[in-house]
Amino acid sequence: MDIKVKNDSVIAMNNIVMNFGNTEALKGVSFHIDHQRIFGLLGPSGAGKTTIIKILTGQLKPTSGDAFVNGMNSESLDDVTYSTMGLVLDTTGLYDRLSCWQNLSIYADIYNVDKNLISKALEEVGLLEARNKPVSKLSKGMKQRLSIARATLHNPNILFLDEPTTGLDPVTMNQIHDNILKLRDNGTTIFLTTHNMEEAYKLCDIVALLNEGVIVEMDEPKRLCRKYNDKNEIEIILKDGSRKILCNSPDCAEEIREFFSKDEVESIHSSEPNLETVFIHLTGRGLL
Ligand SMILES: Nc1ncnc2c1ncn2[C@@H]1O[C@H](COP(=O)(O)OP(=O)(O)OP(=O)(O)O)[C@@H](O)[C@H]1O
Repeated sequence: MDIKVKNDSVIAMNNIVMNFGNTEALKGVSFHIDHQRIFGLLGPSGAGKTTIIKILTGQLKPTSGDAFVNGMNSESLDDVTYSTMGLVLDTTGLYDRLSCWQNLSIYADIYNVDKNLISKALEEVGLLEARNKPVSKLSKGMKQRLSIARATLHNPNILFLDEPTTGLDPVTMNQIHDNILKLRDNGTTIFLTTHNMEEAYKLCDIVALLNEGVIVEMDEPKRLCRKYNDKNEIEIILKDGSRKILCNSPDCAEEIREFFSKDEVESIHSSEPNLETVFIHLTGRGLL
């Protein structure tokens, strides 16, 4: 894919190659992310998602290519740039025996954050009532929400989330989705990795589909699905429960109008592919 890279973006990667011995984990990855966007990196296990996060956060030096975070090269991030970043990676790194409040208090000390902001941070992720509970007594979803509170306590303008909802139940997942959307609306740029295509479709302003170290597509989720909608069909569910598939063209307009005029239509929508089917179309494999 030909992806134009702007180095004045909040995050940018320019032709990044990453080799681990004989394993080519990333084979020339380029993208950029503008301010206040949720960017979703979608790919199956082993595609290279975590490697990209590690390069952007300065934990790994790429074999070749450049990566930039808030205008700084990721190989020489300074403390000021680190203080503009929040990280929620696979290991939570929370102190089990300390309470939610105490965990954030330690972080507030490190980042020189006013401790009066801790309660607000806990409230935003729905953990104010649990503030005195030790982390060991929290559910997995609560721990994940505490990790988000901790990662955003110092008000970073970029938040990295590596598979933040893996293994969570749908209710907890939705709570975390709400937290992520609120953070974006308040001005944070979010870099999210996931293999959950519904999550990516719901949350992301832009998704990049990563397969075996290559970005095979990148666009707004809706546009991607529309782009690969080669069937161009309309699905109509009638009030009697039956389902009609009609072509999405003037040829079928009269038939569709007739269903409406007889008040038979329960619902109507275009049968676009989802991100999973787009991924399969492009790579011949699924996301799991
Ligand atoms: N430190 C390492 N040493 C050797 N190979 C590595 C190392 N880190 C990653 N790899 C390899 O690089 C490739 C990409 O791994 P990566 O962890 O980035 O994938 P991922 O998309 O994050 O997968 P998952 O969804 O399972 O976390 C894989 O083939 C992996 O085995």
